[in-house]
Amino acid sequence: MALLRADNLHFAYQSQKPILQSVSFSLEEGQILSLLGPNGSGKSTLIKLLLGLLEPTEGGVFIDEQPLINLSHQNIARKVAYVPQVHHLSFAYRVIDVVVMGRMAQKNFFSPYSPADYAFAETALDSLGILHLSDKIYTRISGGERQLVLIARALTQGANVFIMDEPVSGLDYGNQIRLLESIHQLAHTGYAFIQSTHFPDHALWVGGDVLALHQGKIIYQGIAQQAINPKTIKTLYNIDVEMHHLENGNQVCMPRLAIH
Ligand SMILES: Nc1ncnc2c1ncn2[C@@H]1O[C@H](COP(=O)(O)OP(=O)(O)OP(=O)(O)O)[C@@H](O)[C@H]1O
Repeated sequence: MALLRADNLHFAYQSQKPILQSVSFSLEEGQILSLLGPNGSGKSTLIKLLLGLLEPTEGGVFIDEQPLINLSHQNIARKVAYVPQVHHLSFAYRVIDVVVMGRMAQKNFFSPYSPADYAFAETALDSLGILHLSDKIYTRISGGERQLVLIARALTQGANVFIMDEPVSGLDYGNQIRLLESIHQLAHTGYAFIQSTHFPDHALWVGGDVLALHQGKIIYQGIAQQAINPKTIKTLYNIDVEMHHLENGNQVCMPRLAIH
């Protein structure tokens, strides 16, 4: 059974031109789906539809085969977690206090966090190898560490589908790679991911599938190793690339630079 399914989604803001047309896909346990597409192709809009923040003009989103429109925000949060880009909280919370906020999805609004909630938060931090940050102040840790803390908060939420809008943006090269590795490892334990990205190589590195959007329509859908090819990249970004096959079986996408 699909954890998350989009069925023939169409969307337009107010009465404007269509932004998304006939978008369908399903996301299974352990699957990573990378959304690729140029600026304005509809990636963020699709993410908002998947989170129930916008309603499709046609078609529907299903979580565990239940229509999303029939679910409360809390019930959606128990299944699907949105991991925002690294942001700055105004208050100097400890990392553990940021992570335990994920338990809100499982509680009545006014009940305080219990020792069991804190245990959930510690387990999530531990699974990402950042338990040592527990007592640090969130605003004083690095961007890469903050992004991992936000993933830990999503784990604490109890969701098994994570949706991330350009998760590596703002991270340095090392933290980008470490974050992609964390996504890859969590997918191996059964979590499913949707990430939008501006980097075709990132879709290749995490593996899984690609959904390529161009002017609101899917132009290619399939496994990353096949989806990312010179033709798709040319259609999406009007850039010529060549694919290089590495000895370990991986591929990299190299632009044909006009400078030498
Ligand atoms: N609130 C809004 N009202 C009207 N039009 C909008 C609104 N938000 C986005 N759009 C338009 O919808 C289209 C798709 O935008 P969207 O943000 O989904 O694209 P995107 O692929 O996420 O872009 P980017 O890569 O630049 O973040 C764009 O033409 C954009 O101008």
